[in-house]
Formats: sequence, C-alpha cells, structure tokens
Amino acid sequence: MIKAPAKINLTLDVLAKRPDGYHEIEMVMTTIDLADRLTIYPREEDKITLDCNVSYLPLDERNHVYQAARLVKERFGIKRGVHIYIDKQIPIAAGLAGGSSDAAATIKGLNRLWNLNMSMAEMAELGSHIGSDVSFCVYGGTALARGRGEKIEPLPCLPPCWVILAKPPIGVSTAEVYGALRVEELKERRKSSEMIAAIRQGDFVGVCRALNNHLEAVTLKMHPQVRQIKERMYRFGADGVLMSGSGPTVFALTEHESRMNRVYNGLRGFCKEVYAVRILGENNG
Ligand SMILES: C[C@@](CO)(OP(=O)(O)O)[C@H](O)COP(=O)(O)OP(=O)(O)OC[C@H]1O[C@@H](n2ccc(N)nc2=O)[C@H](O)[C@@H]1O
Ligand SMILES: Nc1ncnc2c1ncn2[C@@H]1O[C@H](COP(=O)(O)OP(=O)(O)O)[C@@H](O)[C@H]1O
Repeated sequence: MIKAPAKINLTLDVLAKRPDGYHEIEMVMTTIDLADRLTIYPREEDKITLDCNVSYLPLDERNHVYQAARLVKERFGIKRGVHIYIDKQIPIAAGLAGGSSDAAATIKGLNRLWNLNMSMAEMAELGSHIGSDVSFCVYGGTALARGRGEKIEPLPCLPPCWVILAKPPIGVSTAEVYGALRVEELKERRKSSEMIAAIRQGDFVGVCRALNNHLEAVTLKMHPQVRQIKERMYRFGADGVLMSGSGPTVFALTEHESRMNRVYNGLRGFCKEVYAVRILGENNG
C-alpha cells in the first residue's frame, strides 16, 4: 500500500502569463496527513486496470493513475501489466492535488515494483508530463515550486501546527480559474520569499503572515461561499487562513490543539466536508 497525501499551498504567486498558455508561478507547498491509498497488484497480461472505492472517478485513460502507469511502461518498454486499487479519501477538484498525488504515488510504486532505479528527480520529471503539481507530489514534504510548478526546491519542515480544511460542495476547474486571472491587475504582493524565510526560522506567526494566493480573488468572485468559510475560520480563532490552489478548499492554521478544536467545531454544521490534520514531515528529496 502506498500513501498519496494531499497538499496545501502556503503561497501561490503568479509572475506572468506564458506564451504556451501556462502561468509562471512561485509557490510554497506542503503535504498534509489527508491521503489516498493505492495498492498495486502485478499482472502478467500487458494491461492497466483500475478500481476505486468511489463511483465518481473515471477508471480509464482519463484517470491520472492510468496515465502515470502508461507513461512508466512506455518509458521503460515494460510488457507486463498492473491492477491498481485507489482508496479515495482526498476530495476531488478541490485544490488539494489528489489526482496529482495519486499519479506521483503510482510512479513511485512502479519504480519499486519493476526495479527501475529512477531517482527522485527522474520521477519528478516523468510526472511533470501528467500535470504541473505531480513533480511536487513526488518529493512531498515542504518545497518551493517554480516554472509552471515542475521545478522543485525542497525546504525544511513547517513549524508544528494543525491544519483545518473546509471544502464547500462545489468543484473548481483549475484551467478556468487561471483563465479568468488578469496578471497585470494583481494587487497582492508576492510572498514566497517571506514564507521561505519564516519556515527557515521556524516562525509560525511569520508563516501565517506570509500566506498568499493570487488565485484566491478569482475563485472568491465565482463562489462567494468560499469567503464565508474564510470569515468563519477567523471568527473561531484561526491563526492564518487561505484558499488552497485554485480552490475551493480553504484551510486554517492553528498552533494549539484547543484552537484547532474551536475552528473544527465552528465549521462543522456550516460545511459538510471538514477535516483537522497535521502537516507531514520532511520531504524525501
Ligand atoms: C493551482 C495549482 C496550485 O498548486 O493546483 P490545484 O488547484 O490544481 O490543486 C496548480 O498550479 C495546478 O496544477 P495542475 O492541477 O497539475 O495543473 P495542470 O493539469 O498542469 O494544468 C491545468 C490547467 O491550468 C492552467 N495552468 C496550470 C499551471 C500553471 N502554472 N499555469 C496555468 O495556467 C493551464 O490552463 C492548464 O491547462
Ligand atoms: N486519481 C484521480 N483522483 C482525482 N481526480 C482525478 C484522478 N484522475 C483524474 N482526475 C480528474 O482530475 C480532475 C482534478 O482532480 P484533483 O487532482 O482532485 O483536483 P485539483 O487539481 O483541484 O487538486 C478531476 O476533474 C478528476 O476527474
């Protein structure tokens, strides 16, 4: 069994729109203890098959797990197959990179199963062909991602804290959110350098102060309930609050367990999907 953890964006600074349609970004991300679980079964027949505990995911070539397995097979000319069971726990289209993390876990799992001896950097490069967030998910832990998200620089672990996540019952398309962004109109300044400094100093208050997501205003405009969740988290005592990725999931950080409980209980009843988890440890880089 391989764990595929979700990520949150502590920063997402958009620098420019690129001619290839992607955006040049800088983001500090960290993995959290909310994870899908993948089980890989080898099969002699040269075929990739998937199964899953939920009915709303495609089990064919549209699934990132299928794409990852096909890519590894093609890259190494492997003529054997696999059956992969996905135990889905991460909400989908939520800004938590569930699909990207599943793809990264598949690459890592097949690297081991077929003794391919790929390094972290090689697996991250392979993953970048599936999606911009897959490279980060290969490393996990805390890291700075640049380029369109595929250039990874590992960072030290965050100071210990709690993460409370609330996901409103809407799915958000990443492409749509980036598409609606006007880079020249961005008002919030970039904060990734400030975030990195706070992490290096183990400064939790500094981490909360440096939270920034340039996509937040776009998604807030499309889905006003995201703002209501943010306000409620602050009201119940969160130390820092931000939307993750393209949303709509919002997370709160708290240093103390008692505050975590207040925020968690304050959000339940208001929002159906609420989680309280820890940050995961060091990355594997
Ligand atoms: C916003 C972020 C932040 O971590 O995550 P999510 O909200 O999806 O979790 C990422 O940048 C998303 O990464 P990922 O979901 O892998 O995106 P991709 O599949 O590569 O791209 C989907 C679409 O988003 C847009 N896109 C993505 C990355 C980027 N740097 N600039 C872009 O403009 C492009 O229109 C692209 O066609
Ligand atoms: N294994 C997978 N898990 C989740 N979503 C997947 C997977 N494979 C393909 N997808 C598709 O990818 C899209 C975004 O998935 P996800 O990674 O959960 O969101 P986000 O990019 O917001 O973090 C969804 O529309 C979903 O159908």
